[in-house]
Amino acid sequence: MTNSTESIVSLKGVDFSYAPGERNILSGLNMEFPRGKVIAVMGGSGCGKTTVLRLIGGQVTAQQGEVMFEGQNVGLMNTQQLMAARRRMGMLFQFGALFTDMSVFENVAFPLREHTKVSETTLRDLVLMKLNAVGLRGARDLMPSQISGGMARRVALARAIALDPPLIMYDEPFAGLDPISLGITARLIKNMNQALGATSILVTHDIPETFEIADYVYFIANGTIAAEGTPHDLKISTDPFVKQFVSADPDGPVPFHYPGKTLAEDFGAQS
Ligand SMILES: Nc1ncnc2c1ncn2[C@@H]1O[C@H](COP(=O)(O)OP(=O)(O)OP(=O)(O)O)[C@@H](O)[C@H]1O
Repeated sequence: MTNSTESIVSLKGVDFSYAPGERNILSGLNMEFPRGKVIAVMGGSGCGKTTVLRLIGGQVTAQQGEVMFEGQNVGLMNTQQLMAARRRMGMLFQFGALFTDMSVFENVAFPLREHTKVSETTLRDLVLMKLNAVGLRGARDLMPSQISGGMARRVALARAIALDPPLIMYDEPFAGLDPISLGITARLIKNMNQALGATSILVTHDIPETFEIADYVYFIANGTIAAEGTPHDLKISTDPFVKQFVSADPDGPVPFHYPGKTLAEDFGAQS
């Protein structure tokens, strides 16, 4: 995807490894996240999808290249700038845990109490508006132990958008959800993005739901972009890598077997 001036986030020539001298998790990675879009980051387990979110959030820093957020280099921000930038990023991490000792209402109120000085009346209105957006205004007084996993995910979403962030990052938002909750969550992510005029980055393995709501998809393999395009482009792609991913096929360029001895060596006839 091009047009970096329209992007809220862009990665340019990013090299990253978790420890000096270790293999690069990401090498020469270029990605654009245009404003207003839902962009999915997909790829095999351990390919570095979550690491991309950590680079954007400034939890880790690239050894080479630039990670830009709203025109500023995240890797060069001081602590104060980073804190300010993070307030503009809603993050919903894997199994986005709620505070178990707080009601649904207080969970959503938490970031507002932490980062703003709004009056209790305004706070109440803001929280109820966010809960209304995820269909859970009526559940405000329940405790996390009293709601289902799908509802908890929606509360976590309401909390992630409490400060109206222009960027929302989701790490495996569908993990562990039943098919109905999964469909509801997917539609909610799309609708939220539109209602807030935000940009959403989605790290996920769920092809059907993601292709339903994403405007653009990146596939990462071997530390770089192996394929990219709109869901439509990718569905009709003849690239063996894309076809293997889209059809969840165990046979293809991404091997099912971890490299090791051949079958014959392990089970072969012994003399
Ligand atoms: N804190 C860390 N220190 C060292 N290595 C790490 C660390 N976090 C992740 N890794 C390694 O970096 C690689 C990329 O991890 P990452 O979590 O970004 O992958 P992923 O694509 O999100 O995986 P999954 O889909 O399984 O969640 C993996 O090989 C992982 O083992």
